[in-house]
Amino acid sequence: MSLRLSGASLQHGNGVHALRGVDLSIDAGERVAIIGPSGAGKSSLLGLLASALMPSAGAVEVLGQQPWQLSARARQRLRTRIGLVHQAPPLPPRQRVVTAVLAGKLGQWGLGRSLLNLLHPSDIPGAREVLARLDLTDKLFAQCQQLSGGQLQRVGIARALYQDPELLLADEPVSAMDPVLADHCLNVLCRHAEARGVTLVASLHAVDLALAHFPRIVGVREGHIVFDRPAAEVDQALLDALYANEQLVSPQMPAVTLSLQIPRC
Ligand SMILES: Nc1ncnc2c1ncn2[C@@H]1O[C@H](COP(=O)(O)OP(=O)(O)OP(=O)(O)O)[C@@H](O)[C@H]1O
Repeated sequence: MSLRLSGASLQHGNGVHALRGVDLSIDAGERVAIIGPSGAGKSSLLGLLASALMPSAGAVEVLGQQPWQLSARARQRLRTRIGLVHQAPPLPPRQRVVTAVLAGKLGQWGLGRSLLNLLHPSDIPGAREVLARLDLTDKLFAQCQQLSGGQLQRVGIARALYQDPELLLADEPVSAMDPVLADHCLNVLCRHAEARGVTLVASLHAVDLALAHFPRIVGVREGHIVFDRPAAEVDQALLDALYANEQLVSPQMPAVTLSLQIPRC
């Protein structure tokens, strides 16, 4: 078992209950998409799986360990085995793309090599190879602040691929990309996960991409898992119920009153 949540709840600092009693098991090597409306709790769920957020109730097991039973140091070691892909990668604006990609291995390198890498990128061919998979080699020496949102997302993916983790967690990894690029990048992530037996969990707003790339779909709404099905079994009725929004009222067509002027003869 790669990941397990048992009755996991999460209450944020402001008192908001983002997740309520979630049960979820994901085997090693599975590829799972998390879908659901805005504010449903998808990022919070990924935060629990990443051992970044502590559950307010229930248990979390990640890569065979219970992160919140570990010492801070051991938990940090566990995190180095997890690759995170952010919707907006938190990269220093002036950092070069090559350095940002190679930083994926900082958790695995010693302090000396890490510091040296900041001054002289130690594995330029390695960074070029992962960027080539995402059609971004021309930006190898560009500064992160010179990139578009979609290009930055590709740097974030390249960094996670270079890290070569046992578990990949991606929060809206292709939201800033055009449809063709988004499809390509998800394909790269999924092929990487498949080839290496890596567990991949991604949250996605684009339901078509989720269904096309992921064998298992988890629907989240108001902090609960409302369905957990093979992609082939996710139908329109399930999606309509998942995304139903009672707060948004469709604009009513104005009633047309016809006044006929019939000439008198
Ligand atoms: N750091 C935080 N502090 C306080 N409340 C938060 C925090 N992060 C999220 N929330 C709240 O928790 C709930 C779930 O948020 P979350 O970001 O997990 O949803 P989401 O499904 O990822 O949404 P989206 O699709 O819009 O990114 C929301 O009500 C949100 O306002």
